[in-house]
Amino acid sequence: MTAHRLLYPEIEPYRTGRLKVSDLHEIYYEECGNPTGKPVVVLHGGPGGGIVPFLRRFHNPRAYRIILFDQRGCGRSTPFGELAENTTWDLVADMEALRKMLGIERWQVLGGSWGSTLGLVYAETYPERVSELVLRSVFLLREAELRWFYQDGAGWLFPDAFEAYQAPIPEAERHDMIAAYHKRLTGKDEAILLACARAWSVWESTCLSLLPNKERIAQAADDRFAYAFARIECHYFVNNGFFREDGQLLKDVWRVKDIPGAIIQGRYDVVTPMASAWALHKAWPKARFELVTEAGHTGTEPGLASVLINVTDAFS
Ligand SMILES: CNCC(=O)c1nnc(C(C)(C)C)o1
Repeated sequence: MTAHRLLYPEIEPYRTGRLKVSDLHEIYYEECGNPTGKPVVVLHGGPGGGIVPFLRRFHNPRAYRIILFDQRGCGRSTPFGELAENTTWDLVADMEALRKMLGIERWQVLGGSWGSTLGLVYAETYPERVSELVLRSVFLLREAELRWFYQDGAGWLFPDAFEAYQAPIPEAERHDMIAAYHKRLTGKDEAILLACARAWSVWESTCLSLLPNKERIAQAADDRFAYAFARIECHYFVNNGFFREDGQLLKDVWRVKDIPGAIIQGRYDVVTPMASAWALHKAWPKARFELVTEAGHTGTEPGLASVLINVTDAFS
């Protein structure tokens, strides 16, 4: 077993704030580390997952000005769980508004899972604003990826947990689980909405890491977290990420070909299987590619965290 580097120590923001990004939405953001350091924006997963303290710890706080924000409708951003005016393109616009408000010309973009999706979309849209692009547990939000995790794939590896995910949905509707969940997650029956939100959220959190993480699963079952996470994820997925076509991110990867980058992937990632990271690696060969054998999906797994730290140190 190789010696793994650990996350940087726990850290508190030196500044937090709120930015009104539309008549309806206001986002919460925070800054950690060195106010005059190299700027980096760290993107959380989901969508709808919200920032968590460990996301502050992938960068050397002496070298980096670490910026995080709760994407629309989740965490401390408001209105909580709001789906209106909440699309991939709204989040890209929010990143630009935040960058300008903070007086940043270019920044490193780091994201895992959905954060890798949003990071890649942002870099393909504004390549001139990205100093480096670091993507972990790659999620391209293609139809095949959604089918794998929410319809017929990951359930072969976790049949017990998949049964609990299917349970709130009548047999007659199980042929399209995302549509069936969306109907209930946007419905009027609060009890059904929360039961479905918990089932959706626990399904994903059960599959996150190579070794079971009971604490993570318990957090996923929390009504407040599950409400935003499940609603927002399902809203984005039922709209196929608001992309113009399936596979858009791969088709447009030429836009980032000259950006220094890294793709970091767990071999046993059940949520966003390695096929997407591999496809991105083949389409963007200049990016450093790091496969971590003894890891699944989540950034705090020792192998993944260690490689992420090595990459951000190298880019500092
Ligand atoms: C398809 N969603 C993958 C993703 O971004 C994700 N999955 N779980 C999370 C949390 C870590 C936020 C629970 O994020």
